[in-house]
Amino acid sequence: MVPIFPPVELRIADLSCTLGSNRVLHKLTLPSLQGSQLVALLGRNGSGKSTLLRSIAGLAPAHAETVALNDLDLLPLAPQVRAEKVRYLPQSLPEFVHLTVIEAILVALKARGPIGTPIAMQKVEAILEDLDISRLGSCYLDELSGGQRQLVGLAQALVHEPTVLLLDEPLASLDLNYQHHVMQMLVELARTRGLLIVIVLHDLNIALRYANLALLLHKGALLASGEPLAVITPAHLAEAFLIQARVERCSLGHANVFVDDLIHL
Ligand SMILES: Nc1ncnc2c1ncn2[C@@H]1O[C@H](COP(=O)(O)OP(=O)(O)OP(=O)(O)O)[C@@H](O)[C@H]1O
Repeated sequence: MVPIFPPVELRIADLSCTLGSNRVLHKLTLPSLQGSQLVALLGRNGSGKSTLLRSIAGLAPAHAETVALNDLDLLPLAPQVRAEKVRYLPQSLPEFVHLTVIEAILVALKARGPIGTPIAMQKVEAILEDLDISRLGSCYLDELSGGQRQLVGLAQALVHEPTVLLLDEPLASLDLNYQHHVMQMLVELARTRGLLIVIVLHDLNIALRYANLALLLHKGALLASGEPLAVITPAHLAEAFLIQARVERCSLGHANVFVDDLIHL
């Protein structure tokens, strides 16, 4: 049975962001994004994906007509208040922190407000188990691999129990097993907690397999949005990625992208 949650809707309209002399995003309007959805944010390097997520989280100097979560206007909120609703997990996490994994997640949890240690420990253990990293609990962060640190960063974001989770390439350093494990866990989290998850992905096959909705950015503008199969098409791949590609189903029915050649302009 699918649980029932209060509706979650994130609305973004006319969002622009200029960094230095680069006009990175210009009057970007997204379709309404809903709770329980896993939204894949796609596009070439430099197309503006991180800037969009950072703008939604209030971490980039964006101007917008609307950045709203349900009836709540996020634009005037102080960064800390906004971060409790909309949690951004950056692409790279700090390396030189001499805390154990459990301590680091406890710190993140206690930053939300007072919580008794036994309940806090239960929450930390549950998150570690969900992510299949319980064995790392007593390891120090500065002794972990890049992928293991990424999983701990994800755990730190999850303990905040945000309404919207913005994940910037969380699979980048993960092996194939963990990539699918994390995606299955995110799908389940979105479904069982009514979370809206927006995730930057470079692996289009992962997007085809797990996302409910895809947003394809190109040069700071939205080239396409909709069901992944309607967005990840040969025509869009040619325009956005300059590749000649096919999208075909394997014998198990999963859609996959096959790149035949590069397009040289
Ligand atoms: N601090 C900055 N000052 C000036 N330009 C910037 C700054 N940060 C990013 N940019 C530019 O903004 C554009 C978009 O960057 P962004 O990091 O949002 O892209 P992206 O799609 O996330 O790329 P990637 O897939 O490589 O992570 C790029 O052209 C980048 O050079």
